[in-house]
Amino acid sequence: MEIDKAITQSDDERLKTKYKNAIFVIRRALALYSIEEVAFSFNGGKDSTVLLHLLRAGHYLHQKGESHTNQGGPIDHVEFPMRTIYFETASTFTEINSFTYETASTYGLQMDIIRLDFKSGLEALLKANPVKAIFLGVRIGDPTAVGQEQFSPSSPGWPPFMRVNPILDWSYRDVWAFLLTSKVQYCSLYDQGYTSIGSIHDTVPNDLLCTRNTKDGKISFKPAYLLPDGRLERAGRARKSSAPASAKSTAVSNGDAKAVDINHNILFTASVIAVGDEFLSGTVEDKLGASLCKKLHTLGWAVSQISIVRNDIDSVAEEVERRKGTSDMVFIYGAVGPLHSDVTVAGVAKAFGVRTAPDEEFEEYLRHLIGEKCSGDRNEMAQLPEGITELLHHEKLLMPLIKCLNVIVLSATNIAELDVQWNCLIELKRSSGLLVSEPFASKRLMLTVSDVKAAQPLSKLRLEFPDLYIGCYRESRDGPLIVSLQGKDQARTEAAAEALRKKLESGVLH
Ligand SMILES: Cc1cc2nc3c(=O)[nH]c(=O)nc-3n(C[C@H](O)[C@H](O)[C@H](O)COP(=O)(O)O)c2cc1C
Ligand SMILES: Nc1ncnc2c1ncn2[C@@H]1O[C@H](COP(=O)(O)OP(=O)(O)OP(=O)(O)O)[C@@H](O)[C@H]1O
Ligand SMILES: [Mg+2]
Repeated sequence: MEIDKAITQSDDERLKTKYKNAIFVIRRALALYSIEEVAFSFNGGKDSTVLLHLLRAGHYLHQKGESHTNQGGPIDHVEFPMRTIYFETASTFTEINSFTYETASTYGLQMDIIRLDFKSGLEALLKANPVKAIFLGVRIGDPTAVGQEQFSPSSPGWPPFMRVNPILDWSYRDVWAFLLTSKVQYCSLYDQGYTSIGSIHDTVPNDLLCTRNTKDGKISFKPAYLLPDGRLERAGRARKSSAPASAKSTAVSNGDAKAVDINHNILFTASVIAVGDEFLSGTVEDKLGASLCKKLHTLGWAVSQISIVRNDIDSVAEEVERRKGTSDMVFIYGAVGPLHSDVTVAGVAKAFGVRTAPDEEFEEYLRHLIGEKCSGDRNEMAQLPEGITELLHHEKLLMPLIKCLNVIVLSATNIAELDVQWNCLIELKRSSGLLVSEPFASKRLMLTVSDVKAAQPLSKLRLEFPDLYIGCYRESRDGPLIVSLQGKDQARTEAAAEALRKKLESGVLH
């Protein structure tokens, strides 16, 4: 079976693990339901294309397994007899429509074309057929995935069936790793900058893949698999009617409006959370927080919050929950390990509303590091948040770093270890999500005036330069007032410095 061969022979260990787990879910469903009782919801999108090939492989392996036990010999080829449902609407892209029909013909899919809304269509389907379970290409980052598991009954008010989501825990990167490794056809729109496809009314190519030809100035879009940050796959959704593709702002997957400059640099924000009673009692000074702020600032990221919480699952969960929604990225450190006080990973899981479960890949690393004492059930360290965890590997790291959607768990305990982990994250920018943004242009000015005298000119400056961050501090009560101007445009910080000079008496600003 070509898909099974391509993936199992690849050297992408992460992809192999994802594939193995998805096949397990499919085979489990095929053991629970007869082939007449299952259906595959296919719409020509990238996720459902992945699912199609997983189902073909899963069905083949299931049949092969059965034929070994039941008939005593392997079978080389099996048809794919699963009922396939496609909800076709007038607002479907023609490319999606033709790809869906062509794929159905290539793989001999028995397609039911439904021209009703999802709910009515499913009611009609279930009335006419004994369908009990439907396979969907829903992934954890999709808005519709909230609260779903790999097997989730349909919602209250919907006709009764089991939703089976074999690729629920797959990331955007996993989807493309699968499609490219198995070399299967996918809809041509993904080669034209579309990264997630809805209707023709709400979908445009993703701005983050836009490039301008330096010779003729023409704009074009790179293929979807080159999107550096999978969290932004829906940035091309829900914008068509309101703004053109080259608009200055776009939406990220969490629905926030994000500022984007002319070079398509998003202004990223981060939060930093330290976990440790020892920081709160003053026994130990937290040095990592300050270092992280400096590192993030150098990358052009704005740090919106740094907090310290107790070694307590609920304290961690509350803080992560608050920060993950308001920041592009959350960095958390401290309390990582097997001790009773090491609550960070469990707190992150609780913040996302998922349980922790043994992670085979992580366990393998632990086994190499601490030997056979590390067994799945006993080792708390191998229990990671289920369905949302991505392991970030780097040759310089003894253990991969844990990333749960937009939360990165750092295991560093001192600055030297932090430096190593940080450099790895930067090198892994695609998967870590730690993208380099336009650097900040900063200017520090010294004012030898009282705060009272500086207050009015600085207030005026703030109104004239709302795009800059204007901060003031003193290193001593008698010393100068230090004004810090920061923005993404060097010329603007220079102009603000000049404007402030003009507002003050001569000789006051240095
Ligand atoms: C086969 C199938 C089953 C679905 N079951 C449910 C369900 O149980 N509950 C629900 O709220 N939505 C259900 N939906 C609707 C989806 O959650 C979602 O609204 C739809 O896929 C549109 O996604 P989009 O807005 O990203 O295009 C189902 C859709 C399909 C195709
Ligand atoms: N019109 C449809 N007909 C049949 N199934 C659908 C339809 N729309 C959505 N689905 C099901 O819901 C899943 C999730 O849809 P979603 O749009 O998130 O993914 P996709 O279309 O496969 O990929 P993309 O994110 O690139 O659009 C699909 O994989 C498919 O199983
Ligand atoms: Mg889609």
